[in-house]
Amino acid sequence: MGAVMVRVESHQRPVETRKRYNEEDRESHERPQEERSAAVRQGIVDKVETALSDPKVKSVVICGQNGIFCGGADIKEFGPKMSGPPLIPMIHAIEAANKPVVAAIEGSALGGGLELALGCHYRIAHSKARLGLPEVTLGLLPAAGGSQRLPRLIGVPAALDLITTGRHVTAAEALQLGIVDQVTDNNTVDAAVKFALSVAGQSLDARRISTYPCPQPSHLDALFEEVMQKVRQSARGAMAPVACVQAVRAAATLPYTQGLEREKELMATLFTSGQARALQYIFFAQRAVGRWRMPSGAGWDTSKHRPVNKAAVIGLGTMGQGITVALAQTGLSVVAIETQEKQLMKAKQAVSSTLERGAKRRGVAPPLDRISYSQNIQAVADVDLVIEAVFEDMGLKMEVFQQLSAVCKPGTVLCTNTSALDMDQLASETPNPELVVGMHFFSPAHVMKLLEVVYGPRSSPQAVATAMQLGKKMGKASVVVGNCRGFVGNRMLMPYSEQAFFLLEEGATPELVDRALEEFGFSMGLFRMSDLAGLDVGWRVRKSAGLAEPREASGQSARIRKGYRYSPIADLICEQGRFGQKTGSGWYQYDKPGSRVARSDPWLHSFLEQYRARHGLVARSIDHQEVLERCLYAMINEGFRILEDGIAAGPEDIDVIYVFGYGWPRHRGGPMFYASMVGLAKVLERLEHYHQAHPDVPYLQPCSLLKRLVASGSPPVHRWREVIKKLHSQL
Ligand SMILES: CC(C)(COP(=O)(O)OP(=O)(O)OC[C@H]1O[C@@H](n2cnc3c(N)ncnc32)[C@H](O)[C@@H]1OP(=O)(O)O)[C@@H](O)C(=O)NCCC(=O)NCCSC(=O)C[C@@H](O)CCCCCCCCCCCCC(=O)O
Repeated sequence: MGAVMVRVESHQRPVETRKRYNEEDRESHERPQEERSAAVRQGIVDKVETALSDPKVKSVVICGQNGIFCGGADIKEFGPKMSGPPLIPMIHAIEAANKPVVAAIEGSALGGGLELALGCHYRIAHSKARLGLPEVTLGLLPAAGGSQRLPRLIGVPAALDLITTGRHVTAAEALQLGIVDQVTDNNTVDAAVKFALSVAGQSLDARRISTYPCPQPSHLDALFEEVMQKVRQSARGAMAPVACVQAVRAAATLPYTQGLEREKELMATLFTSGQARALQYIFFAQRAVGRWRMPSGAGWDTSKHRPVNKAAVIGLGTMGQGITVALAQTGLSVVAIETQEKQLMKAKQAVSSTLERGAKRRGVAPPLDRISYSQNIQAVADVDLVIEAVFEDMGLKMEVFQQLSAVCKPGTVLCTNTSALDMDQLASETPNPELVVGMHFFSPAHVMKLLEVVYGPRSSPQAVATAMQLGKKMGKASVVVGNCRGFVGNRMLMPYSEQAFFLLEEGATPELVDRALEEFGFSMGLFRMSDLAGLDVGWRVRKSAGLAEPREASGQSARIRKGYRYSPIADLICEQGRFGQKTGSGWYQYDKPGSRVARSDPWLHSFLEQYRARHGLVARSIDHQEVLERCLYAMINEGFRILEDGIAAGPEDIDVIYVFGYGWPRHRGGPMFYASMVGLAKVLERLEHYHQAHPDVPYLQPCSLLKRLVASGSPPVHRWREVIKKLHSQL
């Protein structure tokens, strides 16, 4: 016997391979996941020990199962009482071995998986493998020696990049960085065995990474200071990236064992923080939303999607252009329709240059020839799916849907990208309403990760499955939601922005509100975000809802509409032609139209003063806490209503929508998770308090699901579905 193989049996088993277990596998997978992970570690410890003490064994190869080396530690098992052998001594024992241990890396070597490989003396990777230390994305740091070994192996700057971003690298980049010793296109285990035998008997002194001195870059202090500043700026209050920098600094400045102690201390702080819980919740929530279900009971596991090879986009404004780019980048043939010739030419140019820029970045050819442009809707006759992205006007959309029904081949799925209109009304324009769903993209559609897939009462599970499958193929975080005004994301935005406008009336400034939200962790405060998106969008929505009418027209007080408090401030700003960045002014002023740097605007401040004076309002001092409570709790309250109405199936759906589409800070886990961390009783109490102070604001009236959850002892977020189910069964 020459080399012995030790298999790492991963807990991250792809769904499709689950059915293919042999009996022995099935038995081990019937154990709880936590126990399985402990058993995996125990297996490695035992097998390595046996191999090392067997004189016939000359070398050891560690490989994974089912084409995956190891995706890292099982985060569900983390806790003060972890069973099975701990990871760090296991890796040390491997590194200390007196026979060469080679990691054969196929699929993924991530987190603890890569840390295990770094404990081996050599690493051979398949060319398609991906490697990385993504712990930071889970609110953690590589705490099985990864933060100490990687800088010793590849240097401080490269290690800082990988550890603070958590980005995965290809095998080719890993080879270039020096993480792996060899890359193969052939059978990785065979290559590793051959390699392991070729180095048998050689000295391992120079192969134990923990014994390497950490390469010292010049100006070490300045480098860390610069990286720390950059990380703090982009982290927006997230602790893990900062701790990652501190851990790498320990590697650069302390002996290995002391660095390891520091790594442990930092991990303990992160581990007990709410941020790690929030980030891990979002990790699982992102996967949970893929297991969608409609009220009929049909869902991801019972509904087969239609194949989509060719798709069409109708309307090539900004949104249509982004969708066209995203579809072409996914590898689909795209028919792009725009009736206005000038706009078609403009869009073609914009789409081509976006595709060229993206292809250049990725070092591939731009998929320009996948797109055919036309002014004639007849060109969509043979497509499998259409995404309508024309101007947000019901009449126009209805006309397009009538035309599509006449032109498309039978079975074509018809999707609308409307952000607020009733998609069921559109469905009623077609002879096959079961084929109609909403695909609500977020701008820019080729960049933003979120997709709301909207079903109406007549949408078939197959149409929903088709849109979800396409979203998955496009790399989107796709969430199935019911049909209502604004769906989930925009519906929750209404109370959020309403409160922000009320706060301006009461004495706040856009700067104060934005600062509070940005310190909370939003990438942009509400007012800066509105300036970016364009204030005319919301104005149009308010007008179509009959809200943004001039006071004289209704004859009512300007601050009351439909019997409730209303702030016309945003409408008045729009009446001045201030639509945000695109016009050079909005809630802030900009150097010129299209400029992105928001500056405080004295005109706006004096406008607010005059407005308050005109309406007899006395400005009072407003603190950040009130901004957060009023804006966020009003939004959360609407989230509970959405759950109550069955528009979203669970809190995870809402949270994924907010994290991936609305800049909600990921380390706070989404609005519903945040509510559970604050405490539902506290959220309820504050809403009651604010509703008492503002009885004419229905969004502040606590909804019955929130009250019911509090009455049932404020269960953790993963148990809310039980309460919601009970509520629905009683309705
Ligand atoms: C691996 C993937 C790339 C696979 O992708 P794929 O698309 O194929 O599949 P899915 O993503 O759908 O996943 C399939 C399935 O698996 C589940 N899953 C995936 N990853 C994990 C995981 N890490 N843990 C648990 N479960 C996982 C997923 O949910 C799916 O399940 P489902 O039921 O939905 O089908 C991809 O999955 C991926 O990228 N995964 C994440 C990779 C990752 O982030 N890895 C890092 C993990 S963290 C880590 O490794 C930490 C290490 O540094 C070790 C640290 C040592 C710790 C020591 C203990 C410290 C405690 C000290 C605290 C003391 C404090 C005190 O005193 O209290």
